Amino acid sequence: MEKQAPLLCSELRVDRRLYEVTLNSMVLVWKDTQTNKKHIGRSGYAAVKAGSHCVPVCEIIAVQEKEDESPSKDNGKWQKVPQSPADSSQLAFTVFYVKRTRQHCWQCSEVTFHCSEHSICLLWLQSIREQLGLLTNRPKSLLVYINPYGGKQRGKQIYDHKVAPIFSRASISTDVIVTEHANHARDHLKTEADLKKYDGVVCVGGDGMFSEIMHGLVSRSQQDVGADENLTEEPLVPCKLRIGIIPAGSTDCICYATVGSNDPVTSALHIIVGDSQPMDVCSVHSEDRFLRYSVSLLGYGFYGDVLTDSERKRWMGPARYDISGVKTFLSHRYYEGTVSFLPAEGNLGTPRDKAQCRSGCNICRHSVSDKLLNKDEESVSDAERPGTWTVIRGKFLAINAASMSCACPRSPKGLSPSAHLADGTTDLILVRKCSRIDFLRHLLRHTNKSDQFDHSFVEVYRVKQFRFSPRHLECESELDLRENRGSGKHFLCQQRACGCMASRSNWNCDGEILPHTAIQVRVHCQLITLFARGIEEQPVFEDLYAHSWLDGPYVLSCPIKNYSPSSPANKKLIYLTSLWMRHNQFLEETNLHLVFG
Ligand SMILES: Nc1ncnc2c1ncn2[C@@H]1O[C@H](COP(=O)(O)OP(=O)(O)OP(=O)(O)O)[C@@H](O)[C@H]1O
Repeated sequence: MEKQAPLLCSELRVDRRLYEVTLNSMVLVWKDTQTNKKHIGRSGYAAVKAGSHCVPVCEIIAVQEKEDESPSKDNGKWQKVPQSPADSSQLAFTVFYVKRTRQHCWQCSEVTFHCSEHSICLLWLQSIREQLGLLTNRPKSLLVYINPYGGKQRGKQIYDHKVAPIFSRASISTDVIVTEHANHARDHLKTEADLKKYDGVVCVGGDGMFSEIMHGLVSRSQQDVGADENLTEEPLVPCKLRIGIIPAGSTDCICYATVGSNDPVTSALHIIVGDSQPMDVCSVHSEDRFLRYSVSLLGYGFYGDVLTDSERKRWMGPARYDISGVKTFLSHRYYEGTVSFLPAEGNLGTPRDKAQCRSGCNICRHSVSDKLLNKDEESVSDAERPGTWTVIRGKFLAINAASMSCACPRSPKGLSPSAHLADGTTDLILVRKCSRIDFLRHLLRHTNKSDQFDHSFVEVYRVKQFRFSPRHLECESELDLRENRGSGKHFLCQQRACGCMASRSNWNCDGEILPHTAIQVRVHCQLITLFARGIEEQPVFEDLYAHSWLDGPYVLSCPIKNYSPSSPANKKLIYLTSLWMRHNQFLEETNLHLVFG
């Protein structure tokens, strides 16, 4: 392994202390020279932890020259009056960078380095800017949509005060549109927006606003290539532009699941550093007509009823979800119907394994290569794949399809803790008719550590496509057949010999009510990409971040045969591997070795 030569190395002052500052193409490191001397002879870890800082170049936001107001210069003595502006300034430069805080939150931190000479200062500015210029994944121009009425109606304020200043620091140009009505952003994206001008689209709002933007962008991408969204078998074209979410809604599940927090500054920083997180999108059709796209939850029965009831109580604000939840639980309605699905094949894990989708997820990474291999297969119609569908008939309290964990602050594990963001599947959860107390036990498991699928009345499958047909429609079609044969009148469902429940639920499609009960759902692998990197394994990162990446070597061994994703050593390995994938030779450059044994 070759250790990378530093591009620059100088002794610079930060406040009153002298630091050895080193830049290579991967990291900027500054080590307190005094601390290092003091700790000579002690363990490397203590010395490094006490006085060293390391920032990956890809997490530097910007670098700016700064008037040198160093305290040591202001010593009360007479000083030479500067002859030119260059003499008085540019003896210091400030680096703005990502700093991790608690709960996956990021901050924009800064450090100012004071140089002894103007030429050294210029050299540092130029070198860091050159390295930043090589990062081609960063957006330069963004189209921003703000929903001024989302959540607590603070979208505009959040953008103006927290986000716009850091975008401008990172030299990102923006066109901002404050929406005037529902679907304004969707329709603008679909028909008017000159998308060639931008490197990404930013949504300031909640999940409903994100859904608008996603619909606009996906539909526009299909229109541009002449793909027909109404055809269920049509392979959809992935969107070229990435979407950034600045959370400002009452529900920010998508942001929470892809970044790990709902903090606007954290999301803005993920956009600036140009992170990419691909995401699956489900298309929902009814009778061969396109209805909607979904990225998180499709729920019939319990979650459909909660949403339907809560929509009538909008005036209550966010409390409506709790009230409707309790009311729906007490009503304990079940629905009859037939679910058929196409199970996922290959190494895509199962909904009950413990492999959670995290930054650099292996399962999602493999799915994209499988997708490329099976490109032709995607266009094969269901009819041409006989015998692969599984059919289940029954009475269900809830039918849920979770395309991501659906974790949120209320339910930290989510509806399907091991669901993946970008593996081309959705986790189909069937909760059969059971007693109220059993259903309550199942619901409570969304909030604790127990396995929520470990009940006899709950079944869960990882699927690529599914269909649902409610019993009342099946009865109607049976009846239609009889009527067509001239048998007579139209009866109400309750009066039928079949005795099935006439009641029907609605589908909850990412928080929107769908007016159709019989639907066909198909997962489109990695159809969109967000400015995010998935949830990082944080404790490991903090641990490693305290080390200087230029020191080492650090050796990490992992007995692959006894691999268990939850063990601390293996979490570290997963994390490092994801970093390595993201920054190519980052680990190699920094002399950090992975030993597989
Ligand atoms: N200017 C506007 N006026 C009214 N509605 C708007 C406007 N802009 C966007 N919307 C709609 O507001 C809905 C809710 O927005 P958003 O998701 O940002 O907030 P929210 O508080 O999280 O809402 P919800 O919890 O209902 O999803 C979206 O479905 C969006 O279509």
